[in-house]
Amino acid sequence: MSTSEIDASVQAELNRLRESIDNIDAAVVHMLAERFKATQQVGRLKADHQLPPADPARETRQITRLRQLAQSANLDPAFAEKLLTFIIAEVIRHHERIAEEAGNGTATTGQV
Ligand SMILES: C=C(O[C@@H]1C=C(C(=O)O)C=C[C@H]1O)C(=O)O
Repeated sequence: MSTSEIDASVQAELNRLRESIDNIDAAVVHMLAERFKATQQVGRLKADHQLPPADPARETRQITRLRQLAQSANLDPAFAEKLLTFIIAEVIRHHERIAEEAGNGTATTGQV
């Protein structure tokens, strides 16, 4: 079935839902941009004070918290964990680059 064959009321409902999806996607982008602004500042703070780019203990706490939030929001906790882990991995890459640019090739984690 091509788009032109879709019943007008179905098409209207599809458009309405897609507008909502587009708004949510825009909000996600803006929220992520704000999060990365904050994490970039953390990266600079860490580089200035020779702190390691990653903090596994903090990540464990965040994952536990996010999984609980996901559960109460009827979102798959495994999906929430995967998403947060993906974002944090990117943040750590940024922190490693900031540390390198600051001239301190610190260890990746806080573990000794
Ligand atoms: C932002 C930080 O650096 C890293 C990135 C994190 C994040 O993106 O939430 C959490 C812990 C750290 O591994 C931090 O230490 O708070």
